[in-house]
Amino acid sequence: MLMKTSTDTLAVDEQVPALQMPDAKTVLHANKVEKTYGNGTHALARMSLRIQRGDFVSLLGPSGCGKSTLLKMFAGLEEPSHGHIRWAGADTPAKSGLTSAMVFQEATLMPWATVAANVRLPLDLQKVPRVESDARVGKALAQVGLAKFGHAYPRELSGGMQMRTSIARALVTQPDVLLMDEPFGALDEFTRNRLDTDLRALWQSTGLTVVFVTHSIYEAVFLSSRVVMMAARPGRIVADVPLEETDRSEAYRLSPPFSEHCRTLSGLLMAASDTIDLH
Ligand SMILES: Nc1ncnc2c1ncn2[C@@H]1O[C@H](COP(=O)(O)OP(=O)(O)OP(=O)(O)O)[C@@H](O)[C@H]1O
Repeated sequence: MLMKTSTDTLAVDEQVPALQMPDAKTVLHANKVEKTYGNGTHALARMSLRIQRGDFVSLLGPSGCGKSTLLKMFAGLEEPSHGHIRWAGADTPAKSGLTSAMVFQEATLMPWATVAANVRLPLDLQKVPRVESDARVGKALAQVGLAKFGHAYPRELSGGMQMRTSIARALVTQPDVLLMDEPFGALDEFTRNRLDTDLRALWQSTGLTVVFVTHSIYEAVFLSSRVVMMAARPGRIVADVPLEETDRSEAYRLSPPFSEHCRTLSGLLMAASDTIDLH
């Protein structure tokens, strides 16, 4: 199996001249970023990571290793303390022309509004004309399997359906990059597997770039084209594992390559967790 350690990643990046043109495939580039929060927490040590167009990258690692911090920096919601994030080579998302949308663990739907109205919210805020927004809402609901539920209210939906609504609300903005922070972490295993299957199919049919934070090795191995393993205190990348199998049907979950990847990542996660300094 091909595997790159953090040392390799840094070594490659150190060789990149400061003004070199970005390669066309890189959509997100964390270039020697470091993050220390205002209270002094050193969340991320200097680290570099490139996400290529069409990647499905999972960030996996023990609690507190900085997965969400990195995701928020990709979303432009947190500034690095050192280094910089580049979006398709530009220093702001706006200049890059790239759009991203974020999905969180909580669906955070407006309880008083229908599913369709919830999904339409970002378009209403952008003042998109109703004829266009209705069409886009219809398409987004169909993409997540909720075509018939536009008139329902959140309280009438299961947890999985509420999360599908939240994903539709992200898709309706037609993002290039979908940033997902443990979106299925609160769901039961069966529902989570269904959503994983549907998300993988959605990714394959749309060519979206996805950055996905999870604690689940099984979920990361099922979904991803690449798993980035992080360790904590301070947060850093310890391995970068490509997963090349293209068949991610239910049979994949029972296949030898799936077990092999899970075993490898489990060993890496244990090693990453061992590095936590409890003093
Ligand atoms: N706004 C903040 N202010 C201060 N410290 C923060 C802030 N956000 C996160 N941290 C700290 O930074 C470190 C990394 O947090 P982060 O949430 O990025 O990790 P994580 O890997 O996503 O964790 P988890 O898996 O538990 O969600 C943790 O020690 C956390 O307590």
